[in-house]
Amino acid sequence: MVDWTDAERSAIVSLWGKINVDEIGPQALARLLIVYPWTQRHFALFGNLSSPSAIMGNAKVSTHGKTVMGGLDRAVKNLDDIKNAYKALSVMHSEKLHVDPDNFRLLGDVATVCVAAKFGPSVFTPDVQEAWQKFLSVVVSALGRQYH
Ligand code: HEM
Repeated sequence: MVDWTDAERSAIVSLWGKINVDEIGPQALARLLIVYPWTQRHFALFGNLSSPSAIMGNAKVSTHGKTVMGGLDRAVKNLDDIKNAYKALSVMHSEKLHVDPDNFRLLGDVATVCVAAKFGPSVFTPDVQEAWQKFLSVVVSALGRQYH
């Protein structure tokens, strides 16, 4: 069970309310595939991933980026039980997709870069970053729980 302060809860909910999943999701997944190219192995069916511009222009990357980022909504809505909220997704990523759980952290990190670049220092203050990264580390841990 994770303890959240009221300030952390409101920082997460407020930042999430500003994030456009359809904008940040595609950016974050494209950045993951560019910066950490070994993650491309899971997306062999997505077509052309041969260069940064191909990745950024790939409609399947974009659509899946929205799906993955949209998946964070479930955690924001279940801050007190993120572990259970992600049980099925954790099983799926482990047993069916075989995604190395360290990649969850990498996706969280690139999403943070995208959010920081989008909102800048007036919105993405150190306090907000602290709450956001705590949130992501709980998400990453919950997604990794069904691995054994
Ligand atoms: C914050 C981390 C992540 C979240 C919240 C997340 C969420 C999701 C969601 C909601 C789906 C769709 C589930 C469904 O169709 O029922 C999905 C599918 C998938 N995810 Fe993740 N994911 C994360 C990280 C990753 C990472 C790091 C990778 C690989 C490097 C990955 C690879 C995949 C693949 C290959 C699929 C299936 C794609 C398809 O066949 O359509 N995910 N993920």
